[in-house]
Amino acid sequence: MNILVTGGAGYIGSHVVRELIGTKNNVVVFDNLQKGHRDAIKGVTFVEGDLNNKELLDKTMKKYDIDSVIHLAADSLVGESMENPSKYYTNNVCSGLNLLNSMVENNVKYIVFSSTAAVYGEPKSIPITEDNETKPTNVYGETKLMFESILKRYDEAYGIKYMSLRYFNAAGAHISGEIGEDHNPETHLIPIIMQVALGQREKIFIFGDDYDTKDGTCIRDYIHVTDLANAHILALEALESENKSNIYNLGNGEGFSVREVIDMVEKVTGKSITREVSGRRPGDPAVLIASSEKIIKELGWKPRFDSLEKIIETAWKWHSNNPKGYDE
Ligand SMILES: NC(=O)c1ccc[n+]([C@@H]2O[C@H](COP(=O)([O-])OP(=O)(O)OC[C@H]3O[C@@H](n4cnc5c(N)ncnc54)[C@H](O)[C@@H]3O)[C@@H](O)[C@H]2O)c1
Ligand SMILES: O=c1ccn([C@@H]2O[C@H](COP(=O)(O)OP(=O)(O)O[C@H]3O[C@H](CO)[C@@H](O)[C@H](O)[C@H]3O)[C@@H](O)[C@H]2O)c(=O)[nH]1
Repeated sequence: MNILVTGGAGYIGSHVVRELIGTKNNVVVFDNLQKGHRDAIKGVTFVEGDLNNKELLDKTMKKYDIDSVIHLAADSLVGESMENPSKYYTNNVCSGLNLLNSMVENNVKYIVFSSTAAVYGEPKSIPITEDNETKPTNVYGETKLMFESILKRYDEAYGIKYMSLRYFNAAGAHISGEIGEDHNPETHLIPIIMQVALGQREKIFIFGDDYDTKDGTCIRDYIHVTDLANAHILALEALESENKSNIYNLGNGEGFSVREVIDMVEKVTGKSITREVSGRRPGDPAVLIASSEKIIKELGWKPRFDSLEKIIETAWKWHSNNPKGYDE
């Protein structure tokens, strides 16, 4: 199979590409490098381009005779989406539509889509199953839910089969320490705490300690990026063998508060982490914990990094070996 990976030079995408390289598939990465890194996908066929460039998308589909797409390219920051919704509707919905239209026109039948726990909003019950109500509390989650609706209609009308993977919080780095998370500016919790551990930041701000949780800080379900990547391969295989669309959650099924994550980084790194409570970040739900039973049962997905400690150990290996990230 010839697989196009949009956003393949980004954090999760580069880990997906790493896992795909070990399969019999040919991989082509399509990325505009707004956040991605060429060094994260060394030796991989690469097209530098933006999803808003339909002509280039069409050309790429034809040139590489693409059979399936893994679509990770998006803007994905909860806070930013509340301040600049236009950026999110434009990139995550309009530019994404170019990709789907190019698939239709070039007879590409399968897509694995990076959706998110943010489609649920404040969940009605925990752990969250796929049939939980979807009522996003932020623009980012709303754009992902809109794209899921579009996928459903494109399946009905054009026969494009999709797997929508609703990731919870991706974390950690490849076990080799060769690729990892590198965003500039960094906004994600674990890499920011790592920057404090490395002496690059003075302290971590805790966004709110007045939530209705055990210690007042937000609770999230952290899933290792390689476990996440492997789920894409299972999803692709299922699409090809069963020709049926589906939606799956991906998390570890355990929630950790912001304070617990900071404490775990202290334990793993042996460094003391200065923290200060600041105000809530708009759009943040209090608790997000996944039930991943459906993908475990139906696709045989098995997470290897099933504890926060193991996940943070891999993150520390990457950040301590690459304190400046890819340093491009
Ligand atoms: N990180 C998480 O915890 C998390 C959780 C749930 C869902 N997701 C989703 O997973 C996907 C990947 O997330 P990530 O954390 O790796 O983000 P990332 O920013 O590291 O990767 C996204 C990649 O897409 C590229 N890109 C963005 N817009 C593009 C465009 N218009 N054309 C071409 N390339 C473009 C960027 O350059 C980047 O390389 C996103 O769709 C995100 O919404 C992430
Ligand atoms: O400096 C910081 C950064 C974050 N947080 C908190 O830490 C938690 C995790 O935040 P972050 O790492 O920014 O991730 P989320 O906002 O939970 O979003 C991630 O996880 C979502 C799925 O749950 C994905 O959809 C998003 O793309 C991805 O960025 C949240 O409660 C934040 O409020 C802080 O307290 N201080």
